[in-house]
Amino acid sequence: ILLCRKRKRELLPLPPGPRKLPIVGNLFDIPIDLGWLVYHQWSRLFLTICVDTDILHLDVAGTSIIVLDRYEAAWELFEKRSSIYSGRPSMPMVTELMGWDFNTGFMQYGAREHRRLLHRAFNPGAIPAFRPHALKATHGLLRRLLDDGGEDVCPDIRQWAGEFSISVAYGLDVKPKNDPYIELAEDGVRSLLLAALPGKFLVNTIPILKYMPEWMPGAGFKRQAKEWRKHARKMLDAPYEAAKRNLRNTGGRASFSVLGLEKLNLTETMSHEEENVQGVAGTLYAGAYGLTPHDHPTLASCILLLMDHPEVFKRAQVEVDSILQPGHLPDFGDMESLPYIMAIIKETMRLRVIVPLVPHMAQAEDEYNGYRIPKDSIVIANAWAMLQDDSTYSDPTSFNPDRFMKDGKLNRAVKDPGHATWGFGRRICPGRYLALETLWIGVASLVATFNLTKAVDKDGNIIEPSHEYESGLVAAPLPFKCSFIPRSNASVDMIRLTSSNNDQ
Ligand code: HEM
Repeated sequence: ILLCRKRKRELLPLPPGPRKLPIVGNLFDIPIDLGWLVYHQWSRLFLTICVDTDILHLDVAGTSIIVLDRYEAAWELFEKRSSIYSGRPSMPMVTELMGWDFNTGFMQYGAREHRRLLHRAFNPGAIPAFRPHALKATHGLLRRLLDDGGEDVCPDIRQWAGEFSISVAYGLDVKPKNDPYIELAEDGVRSLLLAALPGKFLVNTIPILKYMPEWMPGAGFKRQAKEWRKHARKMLDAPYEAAKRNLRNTGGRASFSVLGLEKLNLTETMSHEEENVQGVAGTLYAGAYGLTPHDHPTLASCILLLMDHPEVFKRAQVEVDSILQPGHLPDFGDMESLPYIMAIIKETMRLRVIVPLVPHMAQAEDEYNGYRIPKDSIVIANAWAMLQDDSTYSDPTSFNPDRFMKDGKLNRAVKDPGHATWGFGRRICPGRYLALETLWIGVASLVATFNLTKAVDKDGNIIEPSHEYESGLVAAPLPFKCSFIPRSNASVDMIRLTSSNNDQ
């Protein structure tokens, strides 16, 4: 009976998709830029031709790719059938050749031990332990903006994100400028993002190429991977060794590594448990998609949107002023009373989703709505399309934080963009509670202390931001200029005071 069922499933048609060439299939159709837009347009096209489907099929030189355009399909496959759809597409260039197999995000669903460690550290009950790290990094950001006016805001945000990740992962401090740990992470993540770019390295599509000897013509990717592997190794070892030293010498500051290592019996050779702690810390350090060469994308996008919508920024200031006592900066205790700030973050994450395409892998043959999903297919949820769906969000292309508000509170009846921004099923982002809190304190503190406008050049002309985004694994805005001017002398004093508070 099982065999008959299997045969029957294998006889089912594949989902519709663009016409395939012999052998290479859709290799030349795969979009390098703005893939989410192209996939969405294809899905709509096929939806008009084959009214009964919301999924697409592509074939890239023998690798089957399924794209899910609507949340219902993602829910059915990634959530309800998560035992099949929790794998990750294999990227031999990244994991095997460059040594990124320590990273939770690239592991097959054997990442269970990593997920357990992550859940223990970052569940809603545990994250208050990391609030001092977020406050310290945010106050550092305010001081930098005070000093440089925010004209080049992107490096400032990068520092904020880097400082926070390193502090959470290892309890280490970083230098205000040219910090070696941040530079290490940048080198590592820059090569990673290039290597993982769909279509960039053929070995990710045709894994057997990984066995090519290095000296062979066309094996330049192997020499490149060997070079990039050194970045990954340094990134993994240098801060971890420093955190371990601190733990031995002084007990170390509360951090993921310290919490993990305290429970272990440390020996000369690294145990499997310790390798897991080091791997997860390395994953956090790489910023779990956050620390990109173009800064922490959600905060950068938020500033860009607020600059274009001064009325939203003003309204946020009115809310903050109505709650905060004079002479006080926002603290986590104010989060409940400042829902509009959270609405701004939710709307930013909806409109400028930073992981627009979320790839999982089908670990068994399956069927969906009468179509066959072959084993080992890369199944991509188009989160961008789900967050732009006008049956869920009216006027979806406009920036309107008010859509999440009702009677001065967050409106729980509106679908939270978190249904797609954090991914799906068993692979859902384990850092989502921490990320949301950290973004909240970042935005609330900026709004409370600064006015934000577009930058002007030396002739007084407004510098319009390009609004261009880099499109890789992460959609991050390209660097832009703006102007942060302190709201008052009292704001300046409060910001300066944070320095001495943090030093205590
Ligand atoms: C605005 C900030 C963030 C966004 C939008 C975001 C989004 C995502 C998304 C879409 C995924 C893939 C989920 C899937 O495959 O279904 C993911 C995975 C992951 N995220 Fe985040 N994330 C953010 C911040 C963080 C932070 C702060 C941490 C760490 C504390 C973190 C840790 C991770 C890890 C470890 C994974 C891999 C999980 C796995 O593969 O099992 N993320 N994140």
